[in-house]
Amino acid sequence: MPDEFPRYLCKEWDAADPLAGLRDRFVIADEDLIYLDGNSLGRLPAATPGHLDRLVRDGWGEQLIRGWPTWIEWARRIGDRLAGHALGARPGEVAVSDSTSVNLYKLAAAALDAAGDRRTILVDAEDFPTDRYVLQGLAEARGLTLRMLPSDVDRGLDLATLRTALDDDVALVVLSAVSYRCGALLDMAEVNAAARQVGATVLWDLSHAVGAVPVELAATGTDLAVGCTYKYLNGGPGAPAFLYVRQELQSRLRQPIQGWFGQRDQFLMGPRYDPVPDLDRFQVGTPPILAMATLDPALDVLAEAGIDRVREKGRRLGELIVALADAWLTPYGFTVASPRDPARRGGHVSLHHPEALRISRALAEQGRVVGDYRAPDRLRLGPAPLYTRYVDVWDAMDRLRDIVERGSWRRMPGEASRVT
Ligand SMILES: Cc1ncc(COP(=O)(O)O)c(C=O)c1O
Ligand SMILES: Nc1c(O)cccc1C(=O)C[C@H](N)C(=O)O
Repeated sequence: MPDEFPRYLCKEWDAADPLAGLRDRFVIADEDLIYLDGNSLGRLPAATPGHLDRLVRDGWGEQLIRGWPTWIEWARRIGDRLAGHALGARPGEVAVSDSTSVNLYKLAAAALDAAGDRRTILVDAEDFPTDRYVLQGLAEARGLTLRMLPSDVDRGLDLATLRTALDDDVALVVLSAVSYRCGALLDMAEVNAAARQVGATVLWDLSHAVGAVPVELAATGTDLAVGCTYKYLNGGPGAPAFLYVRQELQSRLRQPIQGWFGQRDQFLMGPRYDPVPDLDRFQVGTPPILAMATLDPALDVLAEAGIDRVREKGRRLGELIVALADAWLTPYGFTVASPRDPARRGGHVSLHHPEALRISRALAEQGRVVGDYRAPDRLRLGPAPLYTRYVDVWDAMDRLRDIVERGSWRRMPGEASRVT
């Protein structure tokens, strides 16, 4: 990338971008607002309101209970779509259900039950809080050891650290394929192989990977995974999560929440829990059909784009952020707090600055750029390739440069708020 970055270059890249036309498939309510938070909550696909309206009126309104024979298949049907378009998994291996936290609990507990007398759980010490909290609870309840693997906040977990920690007492390893904070992308095949050598199971959190990078669950030999659908998959706030269980393991794993949606002959209402031998045993109760329905129009856009093209554009958007940060922001105390090698980074880039909280507030209020502040001192930028233009990244970085040049962030409050 050249030393100087004229804006027109980004305009040229946008003109040649094979995904450029897909921006119109999203609601852009405010053209002046630059949204770089697609890795926290994706934008609204333009087809979603109509789709939901039809479901509410024709489905719920007219069909009433007669809709259930169709809806009851959706956890699996939409799971299969997700498996095919974004996860490299086989039909029957992915279901949409519950939240990521709940799915993580279900699959972690199932894996621990199957792990015999192994007593150690490994987790990245810098992993997303819910993952660490769920595992803390499981470890305490079962008298197991939870080992927090030291990890570089800016570079992610070093595989050598994991390898050193792996031994024949390890039951379960929980890792994020893309770190929520710095965006480090792990080599899933390598991790799976290393864990398999000592007989440990790996449970992946794919929340920041799915829809941003091609995830190949079958090809990487993955056993278990969970993830969100409201980030790069654009399912909307609180859209249900997904879970993946490799087909060969499904009948052997027992999930801890014995709900009737996992039950064989569910509507016979039998006296005792007797789970089906397939993926459905990992379902619990009535799925949130309205919230799940958003995934159909959202996946239509992703399918049209193709995950490889999304990844390629995401890689270039990330490189642009890094290059502009180096060129424009270094003099003002910023450093890149993500892996520099694009092959080792997912879809977002973090920047370190001691005043990141006040700067991110100024960026939103004065610059009209929505990114994320992540405690204690990171500004996280997640340019979702389906609707973010190269010129958006250029403009966002330009507005950020202006704010730090003028020092106008000093007017912003520095205390934390409830949601940041
Ligand atoms: C890695 C990761 N896991 C889990 C979650 C959230 O899980 P839940 O949808 O259960 O709140 C997030 C984001 O909120 C996340 O970034
Ligand atoms: N799930 C969220 C929420 O309910 C409120 C605010 C933010 C979120 C997020 O998704 C945060 C996101 N997972 C992160 O990586 O920071």
